[in-house]
Amino acid sequence: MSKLDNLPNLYIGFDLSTQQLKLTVIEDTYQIVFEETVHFDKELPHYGTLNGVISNGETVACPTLLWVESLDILLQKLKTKKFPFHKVRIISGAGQQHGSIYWSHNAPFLLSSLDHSKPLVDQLKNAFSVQQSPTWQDSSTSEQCRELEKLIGGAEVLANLTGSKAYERFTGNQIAKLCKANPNAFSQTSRISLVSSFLATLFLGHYAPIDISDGSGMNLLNIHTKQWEDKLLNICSCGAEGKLKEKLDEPEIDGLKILGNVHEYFVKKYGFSEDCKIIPFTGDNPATLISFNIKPGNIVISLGTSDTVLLYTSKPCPTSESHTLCHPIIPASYFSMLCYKNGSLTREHIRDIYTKDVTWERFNNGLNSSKPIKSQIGFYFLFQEIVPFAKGIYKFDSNKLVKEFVDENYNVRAVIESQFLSMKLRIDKLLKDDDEKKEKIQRIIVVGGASKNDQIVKILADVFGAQVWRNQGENSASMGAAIKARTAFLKRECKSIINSNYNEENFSLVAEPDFENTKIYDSMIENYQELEKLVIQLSSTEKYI
Ligand SMILES: Nc1ncnc2c1ncn2[C@@H]1O[C@H](COP(=O)(O)OP(=O)(O)O)[C@@H](O)[C@H]1O
Ligand SMILES: O=C(CO)[C@@H](O)[C@H](O)COP(=O)(O)O
Repeated sequence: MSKLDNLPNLYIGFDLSTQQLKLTVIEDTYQIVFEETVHFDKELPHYGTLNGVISNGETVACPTLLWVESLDILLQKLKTKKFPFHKVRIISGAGQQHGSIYWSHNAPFLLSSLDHSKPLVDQLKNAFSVQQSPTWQDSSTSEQCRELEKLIGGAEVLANLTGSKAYERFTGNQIAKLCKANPNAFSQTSRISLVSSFLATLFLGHYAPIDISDGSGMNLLNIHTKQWEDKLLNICSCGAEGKLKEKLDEPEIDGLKILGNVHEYFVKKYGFSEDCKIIPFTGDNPATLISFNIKPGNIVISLGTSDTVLLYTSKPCPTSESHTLCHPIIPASYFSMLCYKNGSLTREHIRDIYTKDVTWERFNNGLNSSKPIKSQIGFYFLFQEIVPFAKGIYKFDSNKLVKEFVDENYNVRAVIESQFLSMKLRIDKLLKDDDEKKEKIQRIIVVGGASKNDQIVKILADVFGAQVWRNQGENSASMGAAIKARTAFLKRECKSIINSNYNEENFSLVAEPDFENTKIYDSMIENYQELEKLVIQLSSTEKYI
C-alpha cells in the first residue's frame, strides 16, 4: 500500500453485483489506486448459491445475509493489506438493479447499535422480515405485471409514466407478489430498500433513501415528477398505498447529497475517519453511465452477468422494449437502457457444451477460425429473456429450424453474433425515434466481465461497423460510484462537478471493424428480425428445445 501513502484523499465506490461484491478506490485525479472483490459462490459457499443466486423455477433470489457477510469479508481483505481507511473522504456505491430487501421492525435498533467487536452478519440476523431477496433474474411475477398494466390503462401508459412497461423483475411487481403471497411478511416490514440503498444503509447505520435513478427500475416512480406515483403504490400493495409509501420513504433526487457520516462500527473496526461521508448509492447501470461522459454517437455496452446497452438521451423516450431511467446526478437528464438476461451465463453454457473448456481459450479459437455465415442464425434464450420475451434455444439454417448446425462448433460464433444483432436492431430503432440523434454510432465503450475477451469484442465492432473502446479498471459500476463520491467532494467545495478531470486518455481502442463483415451482418438483420418473430411464437407455445 506504499503507493497510497502520499495521496491526501481517497474515494471508494462499491458494486454489489450479481456474482460479486466489488470495490474501486480512486484518488483526486480519478486514477484507480486499488481494486478488490469477493466472489459469492467461491468465498461464501455456505449459502449454497450458484452464480450468486438461489433459483426455484422462475423465482430467483439471494440470501440477504450473504450480502451482509460479504461486506465484512471485503473490508477485512483491505485491512490485511493495510489499506489506509482514514484517507477515505466519501463512500458511494452501486448495486444490481431491482432487487429488494425487506427490513424488520427490529432493524433500526440493530443497525444503530452495531458493535465493532462482532461481525455484521451475527448482529443483523433478525434485521430482515424476508430472508431471501428477490433479484433481477426473477421472472415469477407475470400475473402482477398484467394486472398492473390493466389497472393503469395499458403498457404504454405505464411506460410513459415510469419509463418502462411492466417487467417481472421490477420491484413494484415483486412487492405486489409479496403482498399477495405473504401479507404477514409485508406487515412485518419497516422499510424496503433496493440493493444499492441497502448497502448504503449498512454504512450509515440508519435507513438510506432510494435514489431516483435506481428507483426508476421499480414501476413505481413517476420519472417526470420524480415522486412515487400513488396509483401505482396502491396497485402494488393490494390497496395499502399509505403503508407502502412509508416503507419506501421519499426518493432521493440529489445523487450527490451527504446523507451522513459512516457508522462507528466501520470507524472502530477498520479505521475509517469519523468524518468520512456517505452519499446515495445507485444502480449498477446508472453508476456505469457516470463512469463515462457519454455523448450523442457513443453507446456503452456492458457484458456482465446481464448484458445491457446504455444510451444517452436528453429527454425521456420510453419504448415497449427499452427502459428510460432518471440520470443519477444530472437532475433534468435521462438515459435509455436495454437489458438481456442471457448474457455471460448463457455464453458460459454454450462454451461448456461445445468446447468443454472453462478458460475461454477453445471458445476464442472457435471464433478466430470461423467466419460469419449469412444463412446460419441461432437464438439462445437459456433463461426467460427480457427482450424479446422468449425462452429456449433455436437454430436456423437457410431459414429452416434445425436441431443442430451442420458444424456444431458454429454455436460459439452464433451465440455472440445473435446477441449483437439483437442489440443493433434495437439501438437502430431507438436512435431513429430520437430526432436529436439520427447520426450513426461512432464509438462503443465496452465494460463488464466478457469485455476482457478481445475476440468477442472484435465481433461487436464488426456487427456495428464501429470502433470499440475500453476504460481503465476492472469494473465500471464501482468506478462510476467512486467518481460519484469524488464529484460529491468537489461539489462540497463548490467546484465544477461534471467529471472535470476525468478525460478520454483513460480509454483505449480495442477493436476496429472489418467492414466486409459489417456488410454481411447488415444483410442479415432483416432476416434476423423475421426469425425472431417466429421464435417468439414458438416460445409462447413452449415448443422450444
Ligand atoms: N475472458 C472472458 N470471456 C468471456 N466472458 C468472460 C471472460 N472473463 C469473464 N467473463 C464473464 O464475466 C462474467 C462476470 O461478469 P461481471 O461483469 O464481473 O459480472 P457481475 O458484475 O454481474 O457480477 C462471468 O459470468 C464470466 O462468464
Ligand atoms: O436487471 C438489470 C438491469 O435492468 C441488470 O443489469 C442488473 O442490474 C444486474 O446487473 P449485473 O450484475 O449483470 O451487472
